[in-house]
Order: sequence, then structure tokens, then C-alpha cells
Amino acid sequence: MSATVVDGNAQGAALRARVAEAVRGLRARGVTPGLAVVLVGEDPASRVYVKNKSARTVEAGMRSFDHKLPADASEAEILDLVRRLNADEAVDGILVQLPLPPHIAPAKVLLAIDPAKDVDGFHPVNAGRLATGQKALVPCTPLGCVILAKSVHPSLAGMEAVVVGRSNIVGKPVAQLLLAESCTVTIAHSRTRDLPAVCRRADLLVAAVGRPEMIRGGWIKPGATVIDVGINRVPNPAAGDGKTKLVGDVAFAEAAEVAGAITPVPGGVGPMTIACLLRNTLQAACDRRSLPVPEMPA
Ligand SMILES: Nc1nc2c(c(=O)[nH]1)N[C@@H](CN(C=O)c1ccc(C(=O)N[C@@H](CCC(=O)O)C(=O)O)cc1)CN2
Repeated sequence: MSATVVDGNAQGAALRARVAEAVRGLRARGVTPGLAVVLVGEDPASRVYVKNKSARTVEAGMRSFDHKLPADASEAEILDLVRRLNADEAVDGILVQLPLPPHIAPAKVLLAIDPAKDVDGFHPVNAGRLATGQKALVPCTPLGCVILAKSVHPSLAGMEAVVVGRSNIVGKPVAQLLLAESCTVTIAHSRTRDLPAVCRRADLLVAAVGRPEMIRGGWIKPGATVIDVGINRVPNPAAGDGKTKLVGDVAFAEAAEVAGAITPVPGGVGPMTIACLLRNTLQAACDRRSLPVPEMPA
């Protein structure tokens, strides 16, 4: 392996420590930021993520408000909870864990969140602000990708960036953030012609397709920086007993032979997601009180 492995665990911990330090300063002024997390249903992975979010929120010195609703909760019940959280002065950030059960329209729920408390950055107001270069709450995983990329290249200006994936929660916002960093950005997707050739153009390749190890070593430009957003659980026959393992959207071992720097899975982008959520909650808490937002990466 020749690539530098970019350590998301270490960078996530460093960012959380900086948030915690800023929170100590705010608390000294009588302000304790609060994050409300809404979980609907029993999805096992979501339960783990929500538990981790609450623990990290408390560790950073913030208040955590957990709301768990049954899988058969109605859209009206969820919307009513969101309205109450919008009106609650102790709550600076609101996050509705995705995916939602199939009978709930996520767009409707996300639209109900006050954009000033939208620490996921999924509300169309924040998406529009990001797209038009205005101050916004920015989606956490894309923000984490850019922080990791900038830890390798402090200036991304002029780089050829290819984002594989066009989702509203990762592909589109990460492309907007890279454009704001003055990259030349291509968004590729399932209907892109000759995807390997498009990827090989990239100085900075962001993989967010949700398909295990789809991006092969031969698709990578030598020396490129590869940011792997995928978190895919697959069978691990070598471990026996029906065991599974996590892999990204990039075939790590092959890609690491060619890339200059690469994020691993696990331990790359994932840990940055929660760190950026805390950063966004701090930003929302400051903005809502017209206090200056402490300097943070990206
Ligand atoms: N409302 C939201 N829902 C979801 C988001 C989100 O940002 N907002 N993102 C994902 C899940 N997610 C946070 O919610 C998340 C996913 C993964 C990780 C993480 O640290 N992963 C670890 C591996 C964890 C494991 O062992 O399973 C890693 O990559 O190292 C954190 C947060 C979907 N829903």
C-alpha cells in the first residue's frame, strides 16, 4: 500500500474536542446548546447511531433530548413533535434520523424543521443557501468529507473533483461544498457513460454510491485523494459463522496501491458525521443568539 490513510477517528475526536472547548466558553456565559434527536422505529443501525449521537452530545457539554417514536407513528404525530421542538427554547438543533419508515414522507418531515435548527442541513432553505454561497447549516457527512480532503490538501482550489452519487444528503451538497472550495466538479451517477474513465480524471474522488467496493483500483488516478462515504455491511466468509464486515464504496486494498491518500471504512468519513453534527449544533446555538461562532475547520 502506498497511500496515506486519512484517520477520521482522530480528526473526528479533534473536532469534538474543539467543539467541547467552545461549549465550555458558551456555558460560562449561561448558554448550554441543546440537540434533539428523533428516532422513529427500530432500525438497528439507526438505534446505534442515535445512541452514539446522544453520548457524544453530552460528552461535548451539550444537552441531549432523545425522542423515540414507534415504527407505526403517524406522519401527524412526527410533525407535531417537530413543531414542539421548533418552539422549545432549550433546543438549538433538531435531527430526524433517516431512514424513516416507508409510510412517512421524509421531505414533508424535513420541511417542517425550523431552518435555524436544521443541524442536518437537509431543509431546502439550507440547501438553497449552500447552493447560492450564503451562510448555511451544511449536511454533516459532506462537511466531514471536505474537512478530511482539506487535511490532505489545505487548498482544494483548481482540483478536478469527481463526486460519484447524486443524493440530496451527500452527493449534491458535497459537490456544492467542493465548488465553493473552487474545485472543478463533476457529479457522476448510475447513468454516467464510462464511469471508470470519468473517475480517472479526478484529483479528488468522492465515492457516495452505496454499492460495496464498486470503485476499483484501476479507476483511480495515481496520487489522487479518495474520500469513501460508503458504509456497507457485507458477509465476511473468512470470519466464519455468518459474520459480516463493513466495507466502503471503494475497493480499499486495490485503491490504496494507486491513490495518494484514502479514507478507510470504518474509521474515515463516518466518525466525522457525528463530530460535524456537534459543530453544527454549536453554530445553530450561536447564530440563534447572534453570538460569534467559534472558528472551526472547513
Ligand atoms: N438524519 C440523518 N440520518 C442519517 C445520517 C445523517 O447524517 N443524518 N447519516 C447516516 C447515519 N449516520 C448518522 O446518522 C452515521 C453513519 C455512520 C457513522 C459512523 O461513525 N460509522 C462508523 C462505523 C460504524 C459501525 O461500526 O457500524 C465508521 O464509518 O467508522 C456515524 C453516523 C444515515 N442516517
